[in-house]
Amino acid sequence: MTMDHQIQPKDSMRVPEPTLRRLPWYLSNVKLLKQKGERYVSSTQISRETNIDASQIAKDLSYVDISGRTRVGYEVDTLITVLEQFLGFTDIHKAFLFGVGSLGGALLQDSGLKHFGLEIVAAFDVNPALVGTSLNGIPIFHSDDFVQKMHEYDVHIGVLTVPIEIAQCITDTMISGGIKAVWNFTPFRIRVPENIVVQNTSLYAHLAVMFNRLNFNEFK
Ligand SMILES: NC(=O)c1ccc[n+]([C@@H]2O[C@H](COP(=O)([O-])OP(=O)(O)OC[C@H]3O[C@@H](n4cnc5c(N)ncnc54)[C@H](O)[C@@H]3O)[C@@H](O)[C@H]2O)c1
Repeated sequence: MTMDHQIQPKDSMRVPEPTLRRLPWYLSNVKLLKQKGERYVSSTQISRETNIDASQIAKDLSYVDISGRTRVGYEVDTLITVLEQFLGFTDIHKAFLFGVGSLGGALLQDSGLKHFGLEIVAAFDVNPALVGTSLNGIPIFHSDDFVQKMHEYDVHIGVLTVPIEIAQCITDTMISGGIKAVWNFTPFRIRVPENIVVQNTSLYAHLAVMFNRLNFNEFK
């Protein structure tokens, strides 16, 4: 079996989003088990670490073309390699970031993104104090230079961390310049053509869940 074959989704199935969200959890936990010296890992073991049902884990892993041995489980090194390739974490996806404020600046300084396959190669802002400088080695250009920079860099992803009022306008600019996927951190529900991928991400949505559960536990 070639490596290329291993990373193909079985039968070209479209992988459900919840599965795609859980697979990185399994990956992190399998890496942890490797650090502890494990050579094989079963769905039951991953289940213990992640608190996710073992049958759900087996089902999720069935989208990834890897087979385990009865009773022994999956070979840890192979599972890590196959999961990383399947999730696209081994390829580097280059991105531009718009809006180097408190959130955008933090993302530019996050070395973790690269481990998950995302490399922000340049950023754009309109603040004269930022334009022409760099952060964590990443150059910051004026937003007006975006189209020109699209010709210089091979980029398909745009990270959106601008004020909410201009979220749509910047999105339109990005798409007309050739961006194919937008990682949207603004709370604005941006509208895009059908062929453009949008991923909305909010730290605050998770906070609300935590507060709600905390209150629930306090009054139990
Ligand atoms: N998803 C989340 O969890 C989360 C967390 C924090 C903030 N946010 C959102 O992210 C966005 C940024 O928040 P922040 O706190 O970093 O704001 P901020 O005010 O610190 O930063 C915004 C930056 O955008 C720049 N900007 C303004 N016009 C621009 C343009 N035309 N082109 C490029 N850059 C431009 C500003 O100069 C500034 O540097 C907001 O929409 C906010 O609601 C989301």
